[in-house]
Amino acid sequence: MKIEFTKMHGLGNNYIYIDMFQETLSEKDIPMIARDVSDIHTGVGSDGLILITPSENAEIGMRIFNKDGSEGKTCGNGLRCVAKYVYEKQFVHTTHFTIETKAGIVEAYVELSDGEVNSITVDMGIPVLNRSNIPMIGAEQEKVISEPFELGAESLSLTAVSMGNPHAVFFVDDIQKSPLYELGSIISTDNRFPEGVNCEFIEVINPNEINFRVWERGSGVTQACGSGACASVVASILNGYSRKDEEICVHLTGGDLWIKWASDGHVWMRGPAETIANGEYYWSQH
Ligand SMILES: N[C@H](CCC[C@H](N)C(=O)O)C(=O)O
Repeated sequence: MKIEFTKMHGLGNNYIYIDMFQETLSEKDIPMIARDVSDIHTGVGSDGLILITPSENAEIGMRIFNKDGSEGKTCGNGLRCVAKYVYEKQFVHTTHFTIETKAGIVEAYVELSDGEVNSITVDMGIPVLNRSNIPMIGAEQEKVISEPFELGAESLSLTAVSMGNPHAVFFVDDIQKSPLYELGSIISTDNRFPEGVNCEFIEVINPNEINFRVWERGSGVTQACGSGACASVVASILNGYSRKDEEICVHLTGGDLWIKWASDGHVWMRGPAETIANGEYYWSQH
């Protein structure tokens, strides 16, 4: 089965994008296609699969599948790449439009320089902080802000934020010494998170600058995570390190994102999106 695809990345967080206005995939095959196409050895190689779809509630729809075939609900880097794709393909005719994800509808704003897409700003919506809606087991309406999180011999301090997808944020003194590789996978599948969790370690350099590393649910270590960067800025503000209504620069492995948690509750993310390649992927059911 031949599938046309475009490979794109946001700060190195790369996905295989399939235009579902042109392609037809069987719903039951999609998780396996995500696993297969993401494989660096036998597939194209990526952090996962993103489908660009029609939507009845917004101009465009987006679905994200992780490297392991699990479906996420939103994807910040993916949203910027989808916005670039649909603007350049003229699916939309303005620089401001809506994109529907499983986490809800977001507003995207394409910024041009000399007629080319230079950066994209996305209103990522309002973060969810109640434990039960992260989701995380425990008391219903409580927030999880710098809560002791025991993990074997480790005693961590957890702040949990959902951007429509779950994030466990931990503060470290030195990002180079974060236990990302030792603990990321364990935390991401800890049974205190019934749906798993994206796990971020952050070092607050100053109120307007954060170093960031991520172990993504379903994909492992990635170069960047847009929704994770948003969750990290929310966590920094909740813990009194940063302030609302200020643009905060998040230094991810793959580059910088600019994030603002506005006093109206909405979180804004601004950053780049790049097209790597177009191609044909030959997939066979197995
Ligand atoms: N890389 C994405 C997040 C993917 C989230 C996915 N790993 C999940 O299961 O929630 C981003 O830029 O926001």
